[in-house]
Amino acid sequence: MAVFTEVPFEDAAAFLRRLELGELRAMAACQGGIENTNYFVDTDRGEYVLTLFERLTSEQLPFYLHLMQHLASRGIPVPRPAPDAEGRILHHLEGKPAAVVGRLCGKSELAPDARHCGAVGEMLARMHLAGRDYARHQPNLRGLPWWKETVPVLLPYVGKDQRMLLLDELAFQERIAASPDYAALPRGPVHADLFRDNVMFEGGCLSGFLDFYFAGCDTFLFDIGVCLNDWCVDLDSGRPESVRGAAFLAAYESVRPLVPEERRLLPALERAAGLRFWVSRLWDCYMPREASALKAHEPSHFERLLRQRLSDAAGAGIF
Ligand SMILES: Nc1ncnc2c1ncn2[C@@H]1O[C@H](COP(=O)(O)OP(=O)(O)O)[C@@H](O)[C@H]1O
Ligand SMILES: N[C@@H](CCOP(=O)(O)O)C(=O)O
Repeated sequence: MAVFTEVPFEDAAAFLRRLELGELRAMAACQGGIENTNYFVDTDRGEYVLTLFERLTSEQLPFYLHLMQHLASRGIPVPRPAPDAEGRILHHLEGKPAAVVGRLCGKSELAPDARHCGAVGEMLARMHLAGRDYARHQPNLRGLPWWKETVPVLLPYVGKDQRMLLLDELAFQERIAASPDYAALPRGPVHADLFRDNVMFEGGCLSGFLDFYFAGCDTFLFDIGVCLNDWCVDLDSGRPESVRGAAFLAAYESVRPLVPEERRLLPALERAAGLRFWVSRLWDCYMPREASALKAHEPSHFERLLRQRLSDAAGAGIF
């Protein structure tokens, strides 16, 4: 679990009362998560998640919270933020920006099969379509500009082979981002972190997407790359699992078929998604923050995955 900011029971109780969510009965730190302070809070009115935002600012947060509200109102199963009497959904607690959202039922599926991957693909496409008329705009804050800023900070900490891979891949992604195919990619609000631990299943059915705090406006193909890299690979080797990958893509395309530019750039955007999480994991590893109990994610997994994607591309004669 990650608790960066301890919230006393009485403070949480008063806060929930102010939001008219009832009397606090129980409160427990959420397991998992590395970005924010999260507590499960149960009241006599329902079950909620209280989040204190540790990195994101009050200027950035309305984009995520209103996106969740927008998607929930269009039938996408995402946590709905609780408003105060004036309708505000961004609050403050213990000096930090805070929100309370509904608790989704179910649990994450950490060993997914093709059916789980199909369910995620289909719902991801529905979410992309539902987000198209979302009026707010914020870039993916973990996109190319962040990689360009962060890679040089990491170079002194890593070995020679890793330095070369980081720099080569960054240069490759800059060329891709400047290409006409990239300019033609469909885009809109994307989740950008839809890993196995951010999707809930109940009774074998998908019950929700959570953790929208890396969302941003980007190409839909980047979101697809993030999912393929996590849901449809063998986590030990980083090797793609073709049955799961095909199930994910077929289900996605049953809702929103890919355009030709997306088909051409899929391998490049899988690499982009691999680079993004390799960089952020290295960054978390070498520039850690205080937390009462923090489980850092393993960076070498994404180095392995990226090398695997490169050797697949070389074998297939692409890029
Ligand atoms: N709305 C929610 N409903 C149910 N479980 C949740 C909800 N929000 C968070 N969780 C649980 O807490 C864990 C950590 O939350 P997460 O948002 O991933 O944290 P972080 O933003 O710090 O990475 C999730 O994996 C999930 O098990
Ligand atoms: N999914 C990312 C890190 C973000 O953590 P999350 O718990 O919010 O998904 C990774 O695996 O590196």
